[in-house]
Amino acid sequence: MSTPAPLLDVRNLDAYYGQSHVLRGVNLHVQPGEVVSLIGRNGAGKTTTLKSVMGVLRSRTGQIRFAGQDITRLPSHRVAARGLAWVPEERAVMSTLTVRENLELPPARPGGWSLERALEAFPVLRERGHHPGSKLSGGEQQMLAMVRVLRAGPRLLLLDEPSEGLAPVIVRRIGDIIESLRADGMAVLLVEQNLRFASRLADRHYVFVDGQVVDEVARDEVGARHGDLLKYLSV
Ligand SMILES: Nc1ncnc2c1ncn2[C@@H]1O[C@H](COP(=O)(O)OP(=O)(O)OP(=O)(O)O)[C@@H](O)[C@H]1O
Repeated sequence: MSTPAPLLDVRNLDAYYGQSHVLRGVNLHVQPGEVVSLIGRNGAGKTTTLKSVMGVLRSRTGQIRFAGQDITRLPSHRVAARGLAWVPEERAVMSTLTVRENLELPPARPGGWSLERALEAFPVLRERGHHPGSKLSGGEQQMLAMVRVLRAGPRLLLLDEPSEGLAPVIVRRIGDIIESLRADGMAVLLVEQNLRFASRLADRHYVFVDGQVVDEVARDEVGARHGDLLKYLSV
């Protein structure tokens, strides 16, 4: 059986902040329905990769293809319209708006989550409906930020450190949500420093060191390569 064409295909990606050359020749791909993680130490270039894919960082060279189309030169709103969604590390919840207003603000697109589906999947958001975004816990903010972008019906979800700063029980809940999205056929590209969380979820891991992908580890190799992975992440 032949491998299906990648949903996301990143080739020879270099990225810059002004004069600073941050990504060097990054190659990676995500298959339809696959969960892939980017792991590595602080500053290794993982967030920059997500920003480059999303078209938020435009100072870059190489090629980014999504569902067979070249999206390298598209501005971020047109990248989003093709079916990519990004939840940044800071979670981008509108702090002065209520949970309900945060959910209603992005209109649901065809194939996206309705308000009802969102509130059914995340009962805590229904309970907190009238609370301002600023009063939510970190886990509630992460759930709200994820649901906001799911309203647009993305085919690929880019998540930047979704487990960061959350209690273990909430981290497990976020993991369950990602698994249910995968079961629905969504692909996920995940930046993580929490190896236990990433290895529970991801089908493959790309290891970043100094702006380059230096290793790729499949789910069934994680056990045997655990020591290497810890070394890549240790400071
Ligand atoms: N806005 C910016 N301007 C200049 N340099 C930046 C900017 N954002 C990130 N960098 C630098 O780019 C490099 C890669 O950063 P990036 O945020 O992609 O790393 P990361 O692997 O996601 O780590 P982290 O977990 O710390 O976010 C780092 O050296 C960082 O200092």
